Amino acid sequence: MRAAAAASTAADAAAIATPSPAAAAAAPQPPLPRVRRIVKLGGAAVTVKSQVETLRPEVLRHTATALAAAAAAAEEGEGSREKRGAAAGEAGGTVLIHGAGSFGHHPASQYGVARGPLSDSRVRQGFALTRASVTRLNGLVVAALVEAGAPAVGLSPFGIYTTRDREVTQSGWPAVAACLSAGLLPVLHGDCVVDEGDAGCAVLSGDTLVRDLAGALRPDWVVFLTNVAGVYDRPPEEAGARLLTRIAVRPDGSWRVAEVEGTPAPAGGDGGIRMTADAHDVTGGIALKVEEAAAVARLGIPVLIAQAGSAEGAEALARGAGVGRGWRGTRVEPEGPAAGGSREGCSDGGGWGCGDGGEGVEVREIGGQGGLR
Ligand SMILES: Nc1ncnc2c1ncn2[C@@H]1O[C@H](COP(=O)(O)OP(=O)(O)OP(=O)(O)O)[C@@H](O)[C@H]1O
Ligand SMILES: C=C(C)CCOP(=O)(O)O
Repeated sequence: MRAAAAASTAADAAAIATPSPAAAAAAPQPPLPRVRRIVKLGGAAVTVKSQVETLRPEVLRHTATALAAAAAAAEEGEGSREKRGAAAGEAGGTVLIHGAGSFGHHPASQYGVARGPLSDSRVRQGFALTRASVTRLNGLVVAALVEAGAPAVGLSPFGIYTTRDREVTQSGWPAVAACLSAGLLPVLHGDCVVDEGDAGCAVLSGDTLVRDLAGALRPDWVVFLTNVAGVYDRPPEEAGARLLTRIAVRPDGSWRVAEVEGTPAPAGGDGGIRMTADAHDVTGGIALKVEEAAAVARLGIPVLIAQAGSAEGAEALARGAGVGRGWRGTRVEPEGPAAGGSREGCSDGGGWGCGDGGEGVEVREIGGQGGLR
């Protein structure tokens, strides 16, 4: 499905960077550490997206506390150290990526950083301003995690990622893996990077970084936290908006609505999903998130989209697909036997079907939706 992002952002949204399958293959191959969760903390959740560089400190504090606790929690069914319970200060195989929100989208939009070219001095100035802004937010996020007891370290995509014509040509996953192997919790962010094509620069969304890192590191689960409970059938502020509680991803990467507000979706009832993006958003808003979530789920990795600062968000961080029956958010899962049937991987709380209900629902074909790619 392609969503109708706000017209003012369509050009920027089309110009953002995407992962390339070749990128991970070309990178050096350090041993892969165990990765439990990759988390995207949305800029819309942690900042007031419409007000320049305005933080939501309470959401940041809540998320940092929940994430530090989840990272430090005992890992049932693993080695003896984990059975005793890991201590505060453990990274727990956790990678955090935060979005830019009102730290980054405003200068990137104002100076045309997503389109380039970097040879234009005004774009260069915007590139530098955007990086200054996103790294300020990164400092605040890292500080909140350290305060909460997590061994968090900031890691900017600029310098470890490159793109060509906005496709990732060099992935930064080896640097992320090295942090994890050292017992640290890497904190990346949406960023602008050097592009080897004509534009000279590209905006790399945190949502796209999630997809790239999930492909390389194969986490047990992925969580997207944002400022709303999940993906709705229309912008959530509109009257009658209904939460899409399950999205099924077909083997070809296309997706369809499988469940709405906990009820299997009626045949043909999913035709008019509408998504919009903030006027300053240069990466496409919720539509890109769904696209990247579907790409991750297609790999067989469970994806949950939930509200930051909520009990649902904290549960998703801690339990992955093992969230309880009453959990309210959007599950994005591969269609077919892997979606809901198997209890493989339940010992580590990660895979679909490990929860206390809801995962056995047969996903009904309701057809008709186009693919994302
Ligand atoms: N159909 C929809 N379902 C859910 N959210 C939607 C929909 N249409 C528009 N939105 C808006 O999308 C926003 C979330 O997407 P957005 O990309 O801004 O989140 P984010 O990842 O938290 O932010 P950032 O991109 O800055 O990291 C919400 O504020 C919501 O109002
Ligand atoms: C605006 C910049 C530089 C990054 C955007 O990242 P996102 O908020 O995760 O989409």
